[in-house]
Amino acid sequence: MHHVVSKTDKTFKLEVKYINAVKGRGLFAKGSICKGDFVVEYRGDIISDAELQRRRKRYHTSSAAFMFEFKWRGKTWCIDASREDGSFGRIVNDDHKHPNCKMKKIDVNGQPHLCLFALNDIKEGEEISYDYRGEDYPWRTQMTSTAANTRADGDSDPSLRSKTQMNDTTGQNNSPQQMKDEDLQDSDELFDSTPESSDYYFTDTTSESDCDGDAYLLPNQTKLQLLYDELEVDESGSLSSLDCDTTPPDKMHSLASEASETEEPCSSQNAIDGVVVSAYQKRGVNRVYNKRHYCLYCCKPYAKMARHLESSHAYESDVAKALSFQKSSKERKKQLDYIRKRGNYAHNAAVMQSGKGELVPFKRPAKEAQGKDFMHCAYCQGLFTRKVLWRHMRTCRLQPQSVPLKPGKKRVQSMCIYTGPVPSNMTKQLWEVISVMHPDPITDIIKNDKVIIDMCAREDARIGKVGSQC
Ligand SMILES: C[S@@+](CC[C@H](N)C(=O)[O-])C[C@H]1O[C@@H](n2cnc3c(N)ncnc32)[C@H](O)[C@@H]1O
Repeated sequence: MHHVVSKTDKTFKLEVKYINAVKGRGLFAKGSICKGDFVVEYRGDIISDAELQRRRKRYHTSSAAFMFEFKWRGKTWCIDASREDGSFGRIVNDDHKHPNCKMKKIDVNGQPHLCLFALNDIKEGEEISYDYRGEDYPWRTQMTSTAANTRADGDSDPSLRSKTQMNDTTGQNNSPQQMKDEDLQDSDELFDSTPESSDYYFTDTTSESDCDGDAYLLPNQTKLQLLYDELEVDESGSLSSLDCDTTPPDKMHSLASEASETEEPCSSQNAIDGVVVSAYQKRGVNRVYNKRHYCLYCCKPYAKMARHLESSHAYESDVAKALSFQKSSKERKKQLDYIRKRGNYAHNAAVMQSGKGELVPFKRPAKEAQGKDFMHCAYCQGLFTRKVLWRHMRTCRLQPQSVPLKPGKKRVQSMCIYTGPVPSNMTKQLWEVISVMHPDPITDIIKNDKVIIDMCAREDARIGKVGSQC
């Protein structure tokens, strides 16, 4: 229970290792785990069915692979774990034949949590797995022959890798595979994990009947395209976790009230107002290429990111994967570029929230610009001016093929708004509305006026639909 409440993982018992280019990373036992033990929580944003449908349209397959939907109290919910937040639950791979864990829904203070429990004793070094429960995941047929050769420290056999890459490409299909609800039972037999009962449960052993009666989770997409397949050009990156409509209804009111009670007037929304984006520099007529990128792992800026990643973070799974490709190869460059983009995005989100530091744009402007005129692309996470974003998104290489994009400027902005941080003083719903308003003096007044913000928060809490009221 402690780990669920404190949102931590059992780092002393578990570790993430890079397995191979097809399977990606996996979670492994660092020590022995007993049958029935809580292993790890599948953490992420909890979102409603409506929000799930919205994100499904926007997400690239690689992000959608981290969406798990389930039924709870008669409604469909989803845990969106697409954000690389360092949590372990999202790393656990599928094994439909001999899984050593099982997913269960746990009720903690009225909120559902998805947790893995050991189905049998797990030995040190064993990979943690559970049955994703779908019927036709591509790896179940494609990977059978390679599974036995998989090692946790790298690719087993390059010829196997290229074979599976070939299969992966052949079977490529960006359209989301719809999962049906037959496995998504809404179990009333949720484990009562209030503090009083949790200790009992976690020291107990899960019986077979418990397992059978509980719900399984299903990923919405069955195919994780390899990163290097997605990264055709340097406009790459992963989709971020999108922070909107993520709160189950029973929590919405209290969050809205918390927001309205905050004494800090519009701190985060104001913060971006002071942030600038530096212009590129020139020496004579020549442009100086001195842009620095932020490291995803140590958060420091570097001009030579590839060199830095190789020398300082070679054991991070994504870096290890990049380095497994030949020097100067296209794949290696793409994988490193992907890491670089995510580092810049993490840095930009922090700057936007704190109002301190400088934003790193996709391209530096000719003249210093205001941070509030920039937004992240919902697909590649590059930072673009609001004007250019519209054009960029039509050609962004990470745009899901299944969703032909014909958006106007406004629609693009509303899609991308979720990639920025939510100001601490307002609800996600209100922030969504304000952020897509035309950036003019009236909008500035609204977003900086505590009375208006409070009023909207109260309305939001009352009817749960602030968007339609504004
Ligand atoms: C929730 S993620 C699991 C973590 C993922 N391996 C990673 O490195 O981020 C689900 C994705 O992992 C991959 N995966 C899961 N189980 C697999 C398996 N048994 N064989 C091959 N790939 C698997 C699939 O690409 C799937 O879309």
